[in-house]
Amino acid sequence: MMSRSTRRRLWVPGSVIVGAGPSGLATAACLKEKGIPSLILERANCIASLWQHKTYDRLRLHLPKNFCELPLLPFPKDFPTYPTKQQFISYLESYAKHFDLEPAYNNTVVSAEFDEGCGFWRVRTGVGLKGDQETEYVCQWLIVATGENAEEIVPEFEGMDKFLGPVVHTSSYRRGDCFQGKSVLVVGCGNSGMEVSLDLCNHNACPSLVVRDSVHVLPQEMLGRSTFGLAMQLLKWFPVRLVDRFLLVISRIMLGNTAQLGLPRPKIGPLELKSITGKTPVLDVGTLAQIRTGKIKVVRGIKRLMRNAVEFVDGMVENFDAIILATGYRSTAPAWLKGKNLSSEEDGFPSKPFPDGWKGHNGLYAVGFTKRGLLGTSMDARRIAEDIEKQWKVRAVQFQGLC
Ligand SMILES: Cc1cc2nc3c(=O)[nH]c(=O)nc-3n(C[C@H](O)[C@H](O)[C@H](O)COP(=O)(O)OP(=O)(O)OC[C@H]3O[C@@H](n4cnc5c(N)ncnc54)[C@H](O)[C@@H]3O)c2cc1C
Ligand SMILES: NC(=O)C1=CN([C@@H]2O[C@H](COP(=O)(O)OP(=O)(O)OC[C@H]3O[C@@H](n4cnc5c(N)ncnc54)[C@H](OP(=O)(O)O)[C@@H]3O)[C@@H](O)[C@H]2O)C=CC1
Ligand SMILES: O=C(O)C(=O)Cc1c[nH]c2ccccc12
Repeated sequence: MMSRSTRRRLWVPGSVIVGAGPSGLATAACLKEKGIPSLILERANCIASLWQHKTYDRLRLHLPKNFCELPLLPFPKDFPTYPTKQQFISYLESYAKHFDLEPAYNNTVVSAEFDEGCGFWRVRTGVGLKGDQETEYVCQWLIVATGENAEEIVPEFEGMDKFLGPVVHTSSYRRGDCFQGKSVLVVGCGNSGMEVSLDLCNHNACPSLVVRDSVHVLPQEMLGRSTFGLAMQLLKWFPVRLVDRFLLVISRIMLGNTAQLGLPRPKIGPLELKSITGKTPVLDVGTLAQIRTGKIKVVRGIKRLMRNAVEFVDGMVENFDAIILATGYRSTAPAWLKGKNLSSEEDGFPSKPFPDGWKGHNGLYAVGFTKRGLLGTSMDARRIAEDIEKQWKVRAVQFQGLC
């Protein structure tokens, strides 16, 4: 271990932001607009590493662009309603450039702790890939922007070590060309599992999709509008259960009975379930049609893996060449954020319900942990900057008083 004496200590005026994804960039921009400096620490070597390094090629935003733009800078006018991954990344790059944001890359935060003695945060980074020096940053405000998708969830299955083919998470999947003609088991039926199954199908692979329980599939658009936009509009006037009932009636007319395809719906409606558990409904971009044609097969939960086959809970056994885990992600903040400043739970999500989760204790903030995608990010970023501005102004007055 590196001795304490070799660790640099740096004072950061303003705030330290951990993570240079959309949430970290949006908050830094909102602060900058108010004249408040910040330092962004990013473990990867680029901004938006989730989008640049961990997503498949065919990805597009699945909500219309007006729900996904960050504060203060709209998307370019010529972007389509559902921008591609590349367009979204280029928007984020120009966003960083516009606000002159220069994150400190290859800096993984390994611990952050509030020092009661001095009243500041101590934020430590580990030794970087290039053997960079360990550093302790000392600051008044700490903004956690490491995301809900910081780490892949990789489930354990009986016999996992026996399966001979590749087993990869969707974060490593780019496109289906290398799976042409192969039988591929996609585990998990969230938006990733659904879209990767469709991509495999389009590359002439034979995907099977594991649906172990239930899932809400909604059309991406209904009545000539985006389902999400329509839902947001209706929620202004009607209670969530009524809006859910409406969405389910239209979905039934447009998609038929999904349970007959092996995709039973949860008892709770899609928007209510999203707000209680964070589970995002699937917005169908063509997968259902391929399930209907039989090109994508729906299978039950996994019982165990064998050398080149999988046994399912209903007793069926089938051969597979590869397995893709579309089993989602988790936050890693609980591993490095010491104390119970933000959440009382182990999942690292704010304990205060939406929309109040952005503010913790002792100058701690969280952005992008609303389970409401980029819309939640924008709301958090604005609120955090307004809150810090108030304290910043008080400090400026105190400073003037001293002079
Ligand atoms: C495939 C996919 C598609 C999506 N599509 C949409 C969509 O269409 N619309 C929508 O609203 N949402 C979508 N989302 C949700 C997604 O969470 C947001 O789009 C967005 O990326 C969240 O931004 P973020 O900055 O909070 O987190 P991230 O984008 O995950 O950024 C967090 C950053 O923090 C860094 N980091 C993590 N830990 C540390 C550490 N210890 N030290 C330093 N840096 C660290 C990471 O490297 C990363 O760069 C999608 C998610 C996925 C996985
Ligand atoms: N185009 C877009 O904009 C896209 C957006 N996204 C977003 O990215 C985020 C992450 O999505 P995603 O990667 O799909 O993750 P999710 O967490 O949404 O879905 C994970 C899925 O894996 C299943 N699962 C987990 N463990 C197991 C297991 N052991 N056996 C069988 N099934 C299992 C879950 O089932 P269960 O429900 O039973 O737990 C669930 O269906 C979401 O917010 C999503 O909306 C993702 C892809 C595309
Ligand atoms: O893509 C995501 O994961 C999102 O969280 C976006 C989102 C927020 N609320 C929703 C409700 C229905 C579908 C998508 C979302």
